[in-house]
Parts: sequence; structure tokens; C-alpha cells
Amino acid sequence: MTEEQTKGRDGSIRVGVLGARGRMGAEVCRAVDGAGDLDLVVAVDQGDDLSALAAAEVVVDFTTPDAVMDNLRWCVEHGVHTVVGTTGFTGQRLDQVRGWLADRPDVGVVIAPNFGIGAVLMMQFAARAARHFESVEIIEQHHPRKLDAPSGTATHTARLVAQARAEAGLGPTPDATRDEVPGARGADVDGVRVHAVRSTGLLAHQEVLFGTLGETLTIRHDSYDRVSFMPGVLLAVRSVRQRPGLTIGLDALLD
Ligand SMILES: NC(=O)C1=CN([C@@H]2O[C@H](COP(=O)(O)OP(=O)(O)OC[C@H]3O[C@@H](n4cnc5c(N)ncnc54)[C@H](O)[C@@H]3O)[C@@H](O)[C@H]2O)C=CC1
Ligand SMILES: O=C(O)C1=N[C@H](C(=O)O)C[C@H](O)C1
Repeated sequence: MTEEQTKGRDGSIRVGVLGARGRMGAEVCRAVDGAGDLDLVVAVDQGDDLSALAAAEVVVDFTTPDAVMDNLRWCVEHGVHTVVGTTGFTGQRLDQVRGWLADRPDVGVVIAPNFGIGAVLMMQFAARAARHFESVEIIEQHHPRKLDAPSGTATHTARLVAQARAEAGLGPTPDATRDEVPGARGADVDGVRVHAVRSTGLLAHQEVLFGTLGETLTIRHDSYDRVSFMPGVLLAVRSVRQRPGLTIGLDALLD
């Protein structure tokens, strides 16, 4: 494909959105529409034919953990760069994506559990703090229509914190409690307790609570509106064509 063919009619990047009728997908459609250098050429939701996505150079997926793998596989196999915000990416799923990309080394995929710039920094700060505290717990809070728990952000944070603790030689967090009711101590993600709160009035919030002798440190991030994710999504859309292979998280794009 020539440079001219990879651009939209007015020289902009041709963008497709998967999950376009959803809360995030609709917000992404508005953001792409409002960006002078991007051209929204196709909007697809459940039941629509994926082949329409061939019109796009970059597809953005905000669907569901059940749907995302089939969508992503289609995009990679058809040479479409993809930006994924949908959650549910286990290590096994990421390995599958790497396998598809091995057959299409020209394609870029960015998968980020959270596109909020503040949330990315919150995760970085948590990873940095982790080695200094013997205790750590994560409390994520979301709107009640969220399908998955714990959130992708909380799971990713727990993995980063667990990795930093392991590198620092820290053992398990101290905890003598016996669960009187199953689940009372939250979920265990790589040895880090994660608590998921769902309530009307919330959107997307997370606290990482660290503790050591005589002090605690709380790192908190709040998304009050889905527009908070849009600068990160647009950054990924503009960057993904120059990043063949798999990029996890926004960190590398912000550096
Ligand atoms: N990475 C990030 O910064 C963020 C990630 N998310 C994640 O994005 C995902 C979507 O969240 P919401 O927009 O709140 O959900 P939603 O339920 O409002 O939207 C999902 C949309 O996907 C559609 N869909 C389902 N299966 C499909 C398929 N096979 N093909 C095409 N479309 C399909 C649904 O009909 C719906 O319109 C969730 O996994 C959520 O956790 C949400 C906010 C920010
Ligand atoms: O479903 C949501 O709303 C969100 N999902 C992502 C997650 O699971 O971490 C990102 C953000 O928390 C909003």
C-alpha cells in the first residue's frame, strides 16, 4: 500500500470503531469525529459484518471480554492496526495475540487496560511505591453496569505491584485474618488483595493502599467522565501504525 492509500480522503487516518453503540464506543466515535486528522469511516456493533472494517486503517475496540478476541484476530489477519480498550486480557490471551502477530509482523496492536493519563500515572506511582511497603491492597470502584470484576486496571496494577515486590524480595503481605464469609478479603491477584465496589453514581475509580510501620500511603485516581479516556485513545490511534507488534499499556506512548 502506498502512503497515499493509507490515508483517508482528506489525508487523515481512516478509523473504525468496534462496539460503536456502547458507552465507550460512542464516546470514541465523537472523539474521532472531532479530530481533524482522523476520519471515522466505519462504526460496527454486535451483529454487524466485520468485513466492513476493511475500510479502516486503525480499528478501536471497546466491546466485551467475550467478543474481543474474535474481533482482534479478524483485524490482525486482515492487516488492520488495532487499539484495544476492552478488558479481560490474561497472560494466555496476550500470548495468543503475539502468535497472530507473528504471522503479520506489519500490524500494530495496542492493548491498554486504562487510557486515562492519570490512571497510567497512578499505576506507575503504585509500581514505584510497592517495594517500600509491607502491606498493599487495591480498591476499585465502578458503575454497576460494568460486566467484569476485578477491573482490568486493578488486575494490571496488582500484577505490576506483585512484580515490584518480587524484585525487591518482599514476601507475602502480613495477614492473620481468617475469612468468616468467603470473599470478605477480596480477590487474590498475584498475591495482592483486590476489592471491587459497584455503585450507582460511580464511573471508574481506584485506590492503591500501601502500609508500613506507623504510616500508610494512598494513591487514588478518579475518572468522572468517559472523556477522560479520549486523549489516550487518540494518542494510541495516531501511534499504532508506527508500532508493529504488541504494545501493552500507554506508558511507552507517553515517554
Ligand atoms: N481501557 C480503558 O480505558 C477503558 C476500558 N473499558 C472497557 O471497555 C469495554 C466496554 O465498556 P463499555 O463501553 O462501558 O461497555 P458497553 O456494554 O457500553 O459497550 C460494549 C458494546 O460492545 C458491543 N458488542 C458486544 N459484542 C460485540 C461484538 N461481537 N462485535 C461488536 N460489538 C459488540 C455491545 O453491543 C455494546 O454496544 C469493557 O471491557 C470496559 O471494561 C471501559 C472504559 C475505559
Ligand atoms: O468498564 C469500565 O467502565 C472501565 N473499565 C476499565 C477497567 O476495567 O479497568 C477501565 C476503567 O476502569 C473503566
